[in-house]
Amino acid sequence: MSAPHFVGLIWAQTTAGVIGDAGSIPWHVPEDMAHFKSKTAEHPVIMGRKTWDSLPAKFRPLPGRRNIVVTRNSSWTADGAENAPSVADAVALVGESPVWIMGGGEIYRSAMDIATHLEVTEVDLDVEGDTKAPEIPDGWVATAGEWQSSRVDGTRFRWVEYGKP
Ligand SMILES: Nc1nc(N)c2c(n1)CN(C(=O)COc1ccccc1N1CCC(C(=O)O)CC1)C2
Repeated sequence: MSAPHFVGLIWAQTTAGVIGDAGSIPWHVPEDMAHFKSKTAEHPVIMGRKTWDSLPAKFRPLPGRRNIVVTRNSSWTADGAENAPSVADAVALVGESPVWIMGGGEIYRSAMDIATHLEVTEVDLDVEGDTKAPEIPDGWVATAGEWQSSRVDGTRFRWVEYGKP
């Protein structure tokens, strides 16, 4: 199997870089969930065990996608999910491209070196959180979309895509 040449990290963050608090996402922007779903649809998703646990049970596994959960607990199992001991092992399980890495914080940091694409939703909110987006190293080039307003409560958000030239 060839290694996937498109390894995308996908996350939503506040402008200050908060991605989560106490195991969940402290906002509700349905347009972002739709964005996440459309970007990842039909492709394998890799996530950490805490992110798996953070998904409401009715959404586990994420439908229509191969779900690979990174956990050091080799006896961990869940219906509809495969497990791997590291991000590298999870990516090695996947021969195709793209593969989407969907968190959480620790997983993003360990995947940054092999990522080829960052798909970031910036939500214009100033909320506290215990989990932060990974630092984006030098060399990545951002392309920011226009600010949009959520139909739910007007919260502003935008897509920011990062590539490596
Ligand atoms: N930009 C970006 N990156 C990320 N990594 C993520 C997002 N946004 C949004 N996320 C979540 O809210 C995590 O998921 C959920 C959490 C609570 C309720 C439903 C969900 N699900 C949303 C996706 C649905 C699907 O895709 O089928 C299944 C239900 C992860």
